[in-house]
Amino acid sequence: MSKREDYITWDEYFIGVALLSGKRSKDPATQVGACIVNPLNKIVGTGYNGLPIGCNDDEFPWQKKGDFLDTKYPYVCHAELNAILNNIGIGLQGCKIYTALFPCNECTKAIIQAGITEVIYLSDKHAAKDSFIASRKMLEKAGVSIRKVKVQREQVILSFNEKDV
Ligand SMILES: O=c1[nH]c(=O)n([C@H]2C[C@H](O)[C@@H](COP(=O)(O)O)O2)cc1CO
Ligand SMILES: [Zn+2]
Repeated sequence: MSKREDYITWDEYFIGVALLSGKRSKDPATQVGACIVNPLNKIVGTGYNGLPIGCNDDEFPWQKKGDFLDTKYPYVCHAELNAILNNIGIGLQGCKIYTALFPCNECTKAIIQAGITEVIYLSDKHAAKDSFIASRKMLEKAGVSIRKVKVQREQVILSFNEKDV
């Protein structure tokens, strides 16, 4: 018997882990996930957008509009920053980060300072906004490679039905 041919690629695997991590997010509008991978293709950190430890998901606001302090923006920790902070306790020099959304300027600073050398994203839908223009500028100056993830399929379906295993 010959080997299976429709197995997922490394890119599909790691962006898949990023997207699965995003499913943990409590943000009703936007769920973002990120996955950090070392040069040996081992996962060394994952994260999703959420409140800092100790800040109750039910007490803090999730709205986008209103007074700044009544919105989610001052409180939410972005997926990419969480993935960096949640790493398995190693230096991240030379690692790559897979992220559902192209990183904002704040996460970009953390990515660069952590020594991550490649950003692989699924969506760049905010590319025209200042924050993301700043991100690209910093990543390019810092020599961090940027590319859109390469996928060979539209979706991967997971079943939790034991009969499907
Ligand atoms: O890279 C990102 N990583 C990340 O975790 N986020 C989070 C912060 C917010 O919870 C949400 C974006 O808010 P909004 O729904 O206004 O688009 O996604 C947002 C970005 C922006 O690209
Ligand atoms: Zn960010």
